[in-house]
Amino acid sequence: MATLEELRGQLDVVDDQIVKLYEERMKICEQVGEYKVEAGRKVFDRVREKEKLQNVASKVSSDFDKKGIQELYQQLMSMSRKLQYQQLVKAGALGRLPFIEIDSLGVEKARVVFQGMEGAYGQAAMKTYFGEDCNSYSVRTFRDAMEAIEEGAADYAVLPIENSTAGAVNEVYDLLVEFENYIVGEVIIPITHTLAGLPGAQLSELKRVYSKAEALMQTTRFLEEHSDWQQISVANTAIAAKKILDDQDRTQAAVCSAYAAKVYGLEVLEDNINDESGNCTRFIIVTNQKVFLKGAKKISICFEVPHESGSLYHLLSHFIYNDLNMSKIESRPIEGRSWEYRFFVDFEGNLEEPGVKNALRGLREESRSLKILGNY
Ligand SMILES: C=C(O[C@@H]1C=C(C(=O)O)C=C[C@H]1O)C(=O)O
Repeated sequence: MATLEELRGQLDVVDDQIVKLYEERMKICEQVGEYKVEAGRKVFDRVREKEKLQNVASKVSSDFDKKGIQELYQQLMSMSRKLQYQQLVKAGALGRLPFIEIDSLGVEKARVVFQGMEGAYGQAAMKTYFGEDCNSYSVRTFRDAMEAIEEGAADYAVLPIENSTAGAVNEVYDLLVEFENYIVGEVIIPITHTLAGLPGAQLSELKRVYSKAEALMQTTRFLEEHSDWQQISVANTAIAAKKILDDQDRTQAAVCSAYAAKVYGLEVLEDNINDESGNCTRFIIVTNQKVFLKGAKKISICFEVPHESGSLYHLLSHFIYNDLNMSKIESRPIEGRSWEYRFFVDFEGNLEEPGVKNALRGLREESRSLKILGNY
């Protein structure tokens, strides 16, 4: 029997041949890339790759090897595509209308819309980003805010996208796909909920609490101590506070900010009732222009993946290969297509960087409906 050393010697000989052949294959792929740049052809040819996988599998005998050679070829062809995307990007073949780099958002003259009403957390986020005295107005729903931007009634909308305790604001994710609006900024603000009631109201007399569904979720622990209270969800925390004022019913209270309580003349019956201290919400700034600020360092995109095993894995390989750091991934069901999903990915980078361009080129070809939601 051969010694381990001898066997390793044999492997080295075979590997030298594989490495040489790999280089040879990639050189041919480079020529294919040149042809595609010239001819304006897409890099990814799904049919050709499928045939190739069947063909190589038919040339080995055991099932184990069939699976192995297919995995190997998937990787080889994936590297081949990545090389070709680089060639296309170098040749400036980016496709689609580009985003335009700008120096500033011109926030001084901007008209800004937020969802909710006076006292809403969205208003606090807006003031943090655009300043205390910005020219603003409010609308009832997230959709109304998106429409205002699309129509040009407002220059920017401020919308919540994610809370550190309750997670994603699903509706806003879906609206980002539906509307041709883009993210140009973000702001994170602390969310400290209080329980607010009519002046002089006692905890012991309460029967109902009103708030936004997310706020009720973020204060579950406190509310569970009062399980006899009926929880009613309304569009936002400021609406809840206003309702308490309007109804003049001492058995009702709202989960809202201390700011909203003050705006509507309520008394804080219990301060800071969050389950988690450090609860905060990330708001995005949205506009209808395809622009990004100079020096922007985060990109949000979304795409659909074909319903095949390994498809998400292969799409994410574009981030790894181009050294891009993914900071978030989220999925949402696709309307009308049960059990199929759209993925939302945030990653660090600027649209001007070559690695970002390469990755986007690959994702555009290999996923369905890639949309760049913004660079900010
Ligand atoms: C090399 C090509 O480009 C891509 C890579 C392939 C490969 O490496 O074999 C096959 C099909 C294409 O998706 C080609 O079109 O032939």
